Amino acid sequence: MNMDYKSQVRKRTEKLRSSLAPGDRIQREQRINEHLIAWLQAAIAGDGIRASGRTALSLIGETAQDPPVFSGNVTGTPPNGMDSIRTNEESTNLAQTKADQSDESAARSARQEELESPVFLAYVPFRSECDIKPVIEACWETGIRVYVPRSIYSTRELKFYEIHSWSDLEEGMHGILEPNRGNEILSDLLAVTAVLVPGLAFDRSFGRLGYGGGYYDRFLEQLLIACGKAEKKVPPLLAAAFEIQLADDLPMEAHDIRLDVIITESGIYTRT
Ligand SMILES: Nc1nc2c(c(=O)[nH]1)N(C=O)[C@@H](CNc1ccc(C(=O)N[C@@H](CCC(=O)O)C(=O)O)cc1)CN2
Ligand SMILES: Nc1ncnc2c1ncn2[C@@H]1O[C@H](COP(=O)(O)OP(=O)(O)OP(=O)(O)O)[C@@H](O)[C@H]1O
Repeated sequence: MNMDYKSQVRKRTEKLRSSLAPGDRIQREQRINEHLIAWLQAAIAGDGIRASGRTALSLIGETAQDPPVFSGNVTGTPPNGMDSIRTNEESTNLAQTKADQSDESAARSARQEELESPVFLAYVPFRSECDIKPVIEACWETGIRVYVPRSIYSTRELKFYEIHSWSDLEEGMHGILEPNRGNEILSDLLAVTAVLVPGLAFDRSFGRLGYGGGYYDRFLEQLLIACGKAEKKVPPLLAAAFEIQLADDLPMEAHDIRLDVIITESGIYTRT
């Protein structure tokens, strides 16, 4: 259905996107990244993570005047031990026990922190996509866990794995950098805080056109089903794109899932 039209739009957008002059592209990317980081910061710091309603494309406008900063985790210093008179042996044992306990409780709170850390599903940009790597780095710096996809060609499915640095990647399908399989796999869809969805073109009703594998459509359907079953809110679905990727109207099919937020160099569009 509409395959010719879809592939025409794909080609046209890819061409348009790759013809941005390098200096101009860098400036636009910087603004997109600032907007995206500001959005994440606001959504994750407050309880602003909620799916938006629907209707027309509304431009919220400029955000992030200053370089955005995530609020880091604050860890308190343990209280000082109580003084009393003890034998050397006792103090050594006590010191050891304390050290064990604090190792243990540090490990426990690290695990707890990890469990409670926001989970951001992103992707590694390829071809002429907006370079969102600085957003991933900002996440690493502020305790937001980042997962990126591996494509399973035979079933056109995505599997997400956590990455901690750029060295966690290897060249995969279509020349896209993919996470190592040894890394932590995303096993709980309910743990997802927000999803950044790649795409070639987006429209006024937050429809999206991808590269045509149906990978994200399938994955998002699974996510929606999992949230539905658990009666949990669906995490916000975001896109980061250049203004030139916005179209009036794209052909949508039943399996196409609409986004909640589209972030461009001009601002943040939220479905209301
Ligand atoms: N950065 C990024 N990662 C991503 C995606 C993406 O859009 N962007 N994907 C989003 O789904 C998945 C990869 N999907 C892709 C699907 C098709 C083609 C591709 O090259 N298709 C051919 C035509 C189809 C064919 O002949 O098989 C082409 O465009 O020439 C590339 C990636 C997973 N990872
Ligand atoms: N949820 C789904 N279940 C089964 N098949 C699907 C699903 N979503 C999409 N498909 C199929 O995948 C193919 C590609 O779909 P489409 O053109 O919408 O991909 P896309 O959104 O551009 O790509 P991508 O999601 O990989 O970025 C179509 O043949 C479509 O029927």
